[in-house]
Amino acid sequence: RRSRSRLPLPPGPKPWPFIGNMLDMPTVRPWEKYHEWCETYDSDVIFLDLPMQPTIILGSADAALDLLDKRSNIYSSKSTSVMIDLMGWEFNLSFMPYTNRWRAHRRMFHQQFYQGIVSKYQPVQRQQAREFLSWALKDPANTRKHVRLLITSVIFYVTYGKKITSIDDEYVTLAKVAVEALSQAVIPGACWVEYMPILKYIPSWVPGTASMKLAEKYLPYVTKMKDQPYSEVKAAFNEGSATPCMTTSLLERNVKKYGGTDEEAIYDEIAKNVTGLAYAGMSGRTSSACLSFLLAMALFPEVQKRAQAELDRVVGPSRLPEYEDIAQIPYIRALIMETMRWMPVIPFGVPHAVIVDDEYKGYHIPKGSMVVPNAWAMLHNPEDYPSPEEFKPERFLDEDGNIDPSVRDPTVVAFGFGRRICLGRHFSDNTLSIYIASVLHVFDITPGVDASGSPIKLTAELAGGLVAMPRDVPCGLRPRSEAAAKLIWEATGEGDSVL
Ligand code: HEM
Repeated sequence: RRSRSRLPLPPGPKPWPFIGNMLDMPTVRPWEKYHEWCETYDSDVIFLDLPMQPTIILGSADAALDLLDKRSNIYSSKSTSVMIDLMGWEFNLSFMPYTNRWRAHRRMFHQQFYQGIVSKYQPVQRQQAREFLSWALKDPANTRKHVRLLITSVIFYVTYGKKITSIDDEYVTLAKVAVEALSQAVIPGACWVEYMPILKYIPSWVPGTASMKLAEKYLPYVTKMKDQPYSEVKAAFNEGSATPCMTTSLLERNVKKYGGTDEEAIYDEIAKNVTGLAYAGMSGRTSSACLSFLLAMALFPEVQKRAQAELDRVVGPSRLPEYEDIAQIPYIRALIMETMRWMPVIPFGVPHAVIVDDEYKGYHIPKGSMVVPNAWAMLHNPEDYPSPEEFKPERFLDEDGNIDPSVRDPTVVAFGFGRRICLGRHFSDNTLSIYIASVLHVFDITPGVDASGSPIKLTAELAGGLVAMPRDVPCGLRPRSEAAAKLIWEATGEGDSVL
């Protein structure tokens, strides 16, 4: 595929005949290689020649905002993906091209998650954060599992009105398994079937068709995760016995607006997709941020001490934090911002696609290019964030201890760009903030000890695909005092009155 423009393509590694840069594509921590290319070619726009899929890497926040935000009229599409379709994830609106189907899904999702409405979910988020405290108090060795249970139980209750109380619940496993495979499959260059769609017609038992086997294995999980909880609530709704929740409000709305028309089935399908995506598709993202926070606290104890001092000052020892308290503590806000920056949950963004030929910085950007914003590089740019490997919430505060608007807010990058910006950011922020404030208020977070009693050595390493997680997570959560432990027990006794 040669460019017909007179302008040069952006620089990048030299392609081979026929296969282009296919062999150059990194699949482990790809964001590091993307950054290395930007340094090698001294450019924040890199071109990769991949069969059927020209690819552009954006290495700076300015370039990403120039294209994906300011030119969002042409940069808001997504490339079609054979793997996403084969795995049954075609209902995931993050990967839908810029079409009316995407618009209808986005509109319905937005109606349930816009900034003005998400406060109605706060009682569930607050209560589940408190449940988390009791799980961590009883069993500090399994923080990773408790975080997964916390995040899944919050969204599952909000979406389907059902309480999940155990990590062994089928719906926790379904969400985890269905998302895991997607995260790996969408790394650019990870699945050759994207560049040679003919591979999808080769049976999966033929050696070399690993991605097809992956798709075959995960399709049933994805389908069940989307269909089963929705069908259960719909059946209860029809019998008049469903607990009010997002699904019932969508069902009511659809019956009222489209009941008896041809559109009823279409909107029923969209409601199923939206609830399935909210429940499973997105839960790993907030979990990742919750885990990074714990790791940062264990590695940077001075930050932990300062945040605890702020909580002691505003909340005091006799109760747990409320949302109103958090709004009064800029240091906690800065700590959340630093969590989103230090270990970006989606390190290479969710790639966009450009729908027409374009020009940027004197380079030709071919129509149809996949555009990958390297969020990790943007959030670790030392010009914006000096000593980027250090966890320093203070970087976001001015001399008076308030949020300094002159420092680039990392959420501008971490939640994506333009017309495709994350729809769950306000909801996720509410989960994260009450969790962070509650954990810090009652626990000292330390790395923990291994079986022989020696302190565990933690490293700040991010691993994974589209959604990345810290490789190490601390397991040394100790109550700060007897009074703190008592607060936890008292708070969890009230659980059933909220859920
Ligand atoms: C820390 C948590 C989260 C992070 C870092 C995050 C980040 C992102 C990013 C980077 C995108 C891609 C935007 C783009 O294409 O430029 C995205 C899209 C999206 N996110 Fe989130 N997200 C988080 C949590 C959530 C949650 C909890 C939900 C829902 C409950 C959610 C719903 C969505 C949806 C529906 C999209 C697709 C938007 C579209 O393509 O139109 N996200 N998110």
